[in-house]
Amino acid sequence: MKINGISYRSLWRPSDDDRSIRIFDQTRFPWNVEILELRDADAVAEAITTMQVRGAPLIGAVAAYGLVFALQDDASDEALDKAAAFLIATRPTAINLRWAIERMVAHLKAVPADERVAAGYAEADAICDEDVQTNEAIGRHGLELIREIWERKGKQGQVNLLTHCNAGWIATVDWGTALAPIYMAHDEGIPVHVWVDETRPRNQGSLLTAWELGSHGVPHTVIADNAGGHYMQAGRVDMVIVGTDRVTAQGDVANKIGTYLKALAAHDNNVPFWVALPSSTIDWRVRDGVKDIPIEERSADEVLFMTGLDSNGEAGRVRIAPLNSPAANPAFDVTPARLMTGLITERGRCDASEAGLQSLFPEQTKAH
Ligand SMILES: CSC[C@@H](O)[C@@H](O)C(=O)COP(=O)(O)O
Repeated sequence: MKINGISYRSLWRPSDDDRSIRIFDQTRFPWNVEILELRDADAVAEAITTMQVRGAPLIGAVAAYGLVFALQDDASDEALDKAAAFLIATRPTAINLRWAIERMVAHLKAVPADERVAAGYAEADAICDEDVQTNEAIGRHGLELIREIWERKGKQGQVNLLTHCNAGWIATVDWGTALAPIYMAHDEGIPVHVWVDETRPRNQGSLLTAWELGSHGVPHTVIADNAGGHYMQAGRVDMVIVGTDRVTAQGDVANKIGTYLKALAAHDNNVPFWVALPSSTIDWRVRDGVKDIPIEERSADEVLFMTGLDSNGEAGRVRIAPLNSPAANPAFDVTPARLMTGLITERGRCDASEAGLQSLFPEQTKAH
């Protein structure tokens, strides 16, 4: 996607023989567009933990390069296993991280140690390219839903979508998951308007999604997280579409904290609630999301402080709770499959259920 007319991926290698990657420092958006160079596994781990890179698919892709960096000094099986465990531990909920690392390890263990660095770069590059193709396919399948709504409305007015957090191009290598259909609908001339939330605790909606949509010219309105249910009751949301960090074999979905409440409100108001995901986000090993998905607990400071621009246009943060008040900060919640209309994957749409997922991914049924 583009920033000021220039096309970027959210992760790239300057050249095929460069032993580093470039990312945007996402903690600096939207006030600054800063590119960071990462060239060792520690820097990659730090970037993931501090959320300079974030979004489930992007975390996986960046971690894949982190593993290659770790092998540059020692490419033995032991070093590979140690680096894999180190990188997987950086964030617990997004399963794409483990998926990418396990894919890399399986690939590299089949290669002699002295060829592992070159093979690792090639495999990490492939993960990135596949992510772009996957998200484009998700976009096309999700676009059909938006077209159907537009036609049902007699091509009058606009299609109002609500998204929570950021599942756009900066959360993936390109296109995004939940935002890919929205970009495609906008580009083909369907008048879409997006209600943007996750306006607490990290404000990923207002800081990241609003910036992304605005950069692409997509009409949008930032709302307080608490306003979503109200707009659904008022008939002003045609569809909710969100991304996810982990989907279980029975279709439960972990996503940014607050997604569950949006799903409850959508269910109560008969508003379609769709989740867009690459198959790398499905954790075939677990079924009950509420019981089995680990929920990342992040720093209380993310709740106690807010960042933004002050009246002089300087970026900074302010405390918004009494000095002695503690805070709790679960970063994700789980939406049970029963509350969803369905899932949008690179292979098409399905019910959020075991049968639905199996119909699209029959080979996984045999494997697990
Ligand atoms: C395509 S990104 C899907 C999810 O990763 C996204 O919705 C989300 O919850 C991001 O969480 P984050 O904590 O910003 O990494």
